[in-house]
Amino acid sequence: MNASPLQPAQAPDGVSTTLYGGVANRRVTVRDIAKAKQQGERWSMLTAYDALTAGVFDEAGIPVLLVGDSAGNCHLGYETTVPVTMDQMVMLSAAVVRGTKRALVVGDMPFGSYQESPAQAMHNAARLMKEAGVGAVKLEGGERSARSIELLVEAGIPVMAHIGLTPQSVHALGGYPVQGRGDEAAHQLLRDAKAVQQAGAFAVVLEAVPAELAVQVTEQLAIATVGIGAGAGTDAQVLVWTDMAGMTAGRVPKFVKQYADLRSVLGDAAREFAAEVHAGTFPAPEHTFK
Ligand SMILES: Nc1nc(=O)c2c([nH]1)NC[C@@H]1CN(c3ccc(C(=O)N[C@@H](CCC(=O)O)C(=O)O)cc3)CN21
Ligand SMILES: CC(C)C(=O)C(=O)O
Ligand SMILES: [Mg+2]
Repeated sequence: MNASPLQPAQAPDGVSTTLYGGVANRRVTVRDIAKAKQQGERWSMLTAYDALTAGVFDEAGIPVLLVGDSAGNCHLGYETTVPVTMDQMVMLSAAVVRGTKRALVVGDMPFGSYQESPAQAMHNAARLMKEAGVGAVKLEGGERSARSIELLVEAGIPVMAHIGLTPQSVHALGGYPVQGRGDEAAHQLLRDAKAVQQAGAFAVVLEAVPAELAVQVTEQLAIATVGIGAGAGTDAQVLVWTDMAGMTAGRVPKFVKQYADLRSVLGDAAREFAAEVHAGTFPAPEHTFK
């Protein structure tokens, strides 16, 4: 039997917990996220860039949806996330909010929208809340972003931090190398994690770091860790939806598991449509007005 709309995914053991089944008729909040950490409940996050797919994930019970700036390469056709603008993020985030009823929607702050100053971060985070209706924002950087995180949190804006591999720094990093390897880099990652927690972040993404280090960070923090390429020991996991559903064109990172092959399903549908039009077999009488 298919899950019906608004029937959230159940935990594999069928137990109704904070984020699986426990939040049925309202949006997930950052308080629910905090409770899940206390109770040791693991949770999932997917990216979404439009109302249609966001609605599918909402009905499937994904408790947190990230309008990632990965929209740049996964949705808008750019090479990287660097060219993505605030106006684009506001438009995509508003669509995801409109398409969902239960998920906490997190809006990613794009490159250049917060690095200048805490005041710039505040201005643009407020735009995502006021114009798009997101429940939280995300920005990249540990110690270097702590002052901005603090200002946003003081103003009542829930903040998800993002440390380890920060893709907006792709040109400085010379690609997407794993972060936190070696003693010095591992200590810096721990300092970054503690800095964003101290600044008031409600969760922190750990991207492309050794699994053992991600476990250390997760054990030492009171806030949730959300791993991507960080092993199985984090409190939550996030994947880019086009990667996990087999829609991404070209290479996907090693940490991706492909749960579906939508690219071939959709391509087959398009090819069949084109062939039937060419053959004159579509539309048939049942698709035709008299
Ligand atoms: N489609 C997509 N999926 C993502 O997860 C993603 C994006 N795009 N764009 C923004 C960033 C970039 N990401 C990436 C992309 C590639 C690797 C990658 O292939 N890294 C090397 C590391 C090797 C090493 O240092 O040992 C790898 O081979 O996995 C990692 C993260 C994650 N984010
Ligand atoms: C991969 C996640 C963490 C992200 O920042 C994005 O999709 O933009
Ligand atoms: Mg991002």
